[in-house]
Order: sequence, then C-alpha cells, then structure tokens
Amino acid sequence: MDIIFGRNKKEQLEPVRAKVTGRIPPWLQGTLLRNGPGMHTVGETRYNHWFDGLALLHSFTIRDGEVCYRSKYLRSDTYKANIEANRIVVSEFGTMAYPDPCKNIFSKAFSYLSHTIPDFTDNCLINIMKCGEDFYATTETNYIRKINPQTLETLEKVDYRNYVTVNLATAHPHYDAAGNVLNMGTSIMDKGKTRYVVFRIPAAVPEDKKGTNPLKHTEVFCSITSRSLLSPSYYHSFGVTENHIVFLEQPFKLDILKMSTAYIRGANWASCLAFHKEDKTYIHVIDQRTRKPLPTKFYTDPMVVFHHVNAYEEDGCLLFDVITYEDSSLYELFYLANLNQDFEENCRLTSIPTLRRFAVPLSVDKNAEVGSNLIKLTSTTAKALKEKDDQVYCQPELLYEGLELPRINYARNGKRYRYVFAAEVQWSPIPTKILKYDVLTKSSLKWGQEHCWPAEPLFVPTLGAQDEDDGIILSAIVSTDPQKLPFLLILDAKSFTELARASIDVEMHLDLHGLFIPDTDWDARKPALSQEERDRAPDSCVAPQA
Ligand SMILES: CC1=C(/C=C/C(C)=C/C=C/C(C)=C/C=O)C(C)(C)CCC1
Ligand SMILES: [Fe+2]
Repeated sequence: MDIIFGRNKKEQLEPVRAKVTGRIPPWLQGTLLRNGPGMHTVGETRYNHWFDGLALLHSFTIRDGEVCYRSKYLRSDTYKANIEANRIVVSEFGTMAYPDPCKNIFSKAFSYLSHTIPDFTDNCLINIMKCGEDFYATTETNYIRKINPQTLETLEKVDYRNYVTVNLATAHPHYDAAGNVLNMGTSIMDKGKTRYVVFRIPAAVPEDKKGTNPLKHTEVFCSITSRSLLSPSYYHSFGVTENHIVFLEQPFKLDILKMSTAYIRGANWASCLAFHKEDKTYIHVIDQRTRKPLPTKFYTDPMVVFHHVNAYEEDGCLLFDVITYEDSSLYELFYLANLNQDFEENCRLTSIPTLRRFAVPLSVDKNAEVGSNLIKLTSTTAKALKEKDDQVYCQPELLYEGLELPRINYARNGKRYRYVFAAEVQWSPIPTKILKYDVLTKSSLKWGQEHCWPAEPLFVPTLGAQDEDDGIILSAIVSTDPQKLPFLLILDAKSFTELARASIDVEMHLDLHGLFIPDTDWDARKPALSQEERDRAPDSCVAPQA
C-alpha cells in the first residue's frame, strides 16, 4: 500500500500526452483540476497521517479527444519552509513540527502560548475553489492559496481572516447559479464567543469597484453561536437548499484548550478532536431570506458526517442527504503507519459510511401532539418526532451502505435530485469501485476493475443536457499493479459504462477533490501559458487563447 500512500510522488511539470483508448465525446473540452497529498516525507522526517501530505495539484486537459496531464506541488509557505530546511517544520493535522529545534522549551512555550489559536498551515491539499475568475487550493485552516489553473503555478497566499473572522473554514464551499460562493467557518473565542460563520464571496464585484478581488467583498451571511465556547464542532461540509442552509453541530468536537497547549505538549491537532458519543447531533436550519435559524431545536443521535450530498425542499419539509458514521474512526485509519502491508487488517472501519436521508419540517405546529411524526411525505420514511419544549427528534431513512466521496450533478444542488455518484467503500476506507446510486429507485450501477483504486467521480453535464444524468463521469484511477498505468476514466453517466480511458505514464497520486473547468469558462483575458511554455507544449495541451 506504500505505493499508493506513503511514497512521495514526482511532479510532472511538462504536460504529457495520454494514450487514449475508446472515444472521448467531442463536446468534452476543458480541464479537470484536482488536489490531494503527494509528499509524505521530507529529508529524514515523515508525516504521520495521510491528510498531512504536501498538496500536489494535477490537471487533465481534455481537448479534441486528446488528454494532457501535468502535476505540480503547491508552493505553499509550508512546502517552501520544509524543502529549505529539508525536514518537516510546519505542523499538519496529524504531525506536530517545530520550526526551530535550537530554541529551548521555555522560549518555545512562550511563543506558542502567546497565541491561543496557533498559526496554521497553508498546505492546501483538499480541494479547489472558484472565486470569481480566480481559483484557489483549499484546506480547512484560515489560509487558501491562489493558483493558476492552467500552469498550476502557486500565486498569492490569502488569509481568510483579512476578510471575515474565521480561524477555520471548510474546503467544500457551495456556489449559487451566478457563481457566488457560500462557505462556512468557525470563529474561535472572538469577543467572548465561538461562532459558526456563514460567509458569501461574490462572483462579481460592484461596477465601481471593478478590478478588485472578490474576496474583499466577502460578507458575513449569518452566524450561529456554538453550544460551547471551548469545544465547537468539527465539520467538513454543509448543505444548502433554495431557501435554507443546513448545518450539523455534531458531537465530533475540537478542544480549544488542548489546541492552545498542543505545541508545548507535543500533541498533534488530530488529538484535539474527539467524538462525544454521549452527546446529540444538533441540526441547524437557517432561512436564507431572514438569515436566521429556525426556532425549533432539531436533533438526532450522535453521528459523524464529513460529506453532505445534497439537500432540498419538498412540501414544507427540508430533506438532506448525508454520509454518516457512528464514530470518528475514519480519521484514525489514515495514519500512515496503518496504511502498510497489513492494511487489510489494520484498516477496518468500525462503522460503515452510510447514506441517510433526514427530513425536517420547516414550520412546526406548536399544538402537534408529543410523539407525533411531523413528516407526512410519501417520498421518505425519515421521521421528525415532536417532543416537548419545542424539540424535534429526527430519525433518518437509510438509503445506501458503503459509499464515500459523493458528487451530484451540481445543477441539481439544493433541488430535488435523483443520482449520487460516489466511491464504493465497504469496511476499508479505500474505494474499489465507483457507483451511481438512484435515490428514487434505490438501485445502483457500478464500475470497478481489479487493482484499480478510483478517485472521487465527478459529473460533467453535456451541453444542453435534459436529464439529470445526461453527461459523463471523470475519475482518476491509480493502480496497485505496478505494470498498469494510472488513467483518467470517462464513463457515460447514464449507463455507467466506459467511453474512454486516457492512460498516463506517470506515478499518479490518489487525490481528494477537485473541479472541472469547461473551456468556455476560461477567462480569455489572462494568458494561459507563457510564450516559452506554449512553444514547448504539444498543441493539444495548450488552453485556447483569446
Ligand atoms: C491542519 C489543521 C486541521 C486540518 C484538517 C484536515 C487537513 C482535514 C482533512 C480532512 C479530509 C481530507 C477529509 C476527507 O473526508 C484542523 C483539524 C481543521 C484544525 C487544526 C489545523
Ligand atoms: Fe471532502
């Protein structure tokens, strides 16, 4: 398993042409841009956890039936400091590191204690976010890094805190039809309060501010005070519908006191996270029109959710689909020490990732009988049971067991929808197949091949798509068989059958998340490549010029 997880991957700076078998639909023109950990050791030092690895961006440019591949390490401050020191000097999720080993413990203690919230890493390894015309590599700290989506060059380091008071922010923002970004972050102990902050970054800036960075126009949309000042919930994503926002305040929590003393204790950030199985999961529903949470206290059993799949409204109810766990063991499994030869044994999940549908009534009749089910929909068996004191206990409907890394046709985000595209994971966290799950008929289609580990399957709609599944699925596949090249898999999203694959003679990394940039989205004003790069690159690897 070391081939997949532990080994450092070489970057592929020069675009390489893939060997295509099958036929890539001619309408598919654009770049799949993805992010994930690629470097796990620096000099003699080694990260402990797979989520610590240095961000390696890669892209597949698809044009006229050809595919070109390139990859480049994000030149984050973290990357640069590590490479310069030839050892890990910046702390990550599962690894504590110290920049200056010469300083004695007292001066270290002093400098770290002077900040309750330490300065976090800018190793943005999780996802890519589009903000206006700009693209950013993202993680879950207060830093994001602007990148050039064509050359994969690293540009400015952006500190969210310059625009909105958040110490952490998700790597899974939402976008509305106009491309405005809606994201959430946690503001820790600011003016005596810890809050979950929803913020909006406009896609376009006002006419009189033309040319300024959209981030400068970030506004706080609304905020929810955390139930606890010193132990806010950890969350990896959230849900939106046409009129509401869904946020799960789950009993998987950050311990701020532990975080503020982590450096002097030599403890990593991961150890400051804990699942409190005795607590409830609180479901916050914010009305986007009033920007206020609904007054009813909705809750469910303790659970851990990383990925929201989709949410929508139906007949006065809000339905949301999430992948749930019974505990936080997923994060435990990605310690590199476990991802070795004995991986099959070491890496058994203690709870299987399960797609569940929750239903919440958008208005609650105060006179409804205690114990009555407030959900009258025929489309779901999810329940919302009225309790006393304006509390409602939600019982989900189980949809599918054994899936992760969900994607949908994003045109259906916030709306009634039918298909979930995801990686199939059973008792091991490693995907072996990708699947299309139909939430209506509860049936699924699968694609898998021996030795193939698929990445998150991303849906790209055809131009003028009619049906929700009119489009293709893109997934970067790495192989555990050294004889077999990694490839970009292109499936027909309707039949889930292979249309084409583009094999690339590189050592590809297993990535996390990314996005597809149709050629029509490129900002024609920006030069795609330098002249020198254009001269060097094969024709089909060059983005169109204005
Ligand atoms: C560095 C750092 C963090 C990093 C978290 C990361 C890197 C999480 C990655 C999660 C993934 C990849 C989940 C996939 O489902 C925290 C805990 C937010 C807080 C403190 C500093
Ligand atoms: Fe994620």
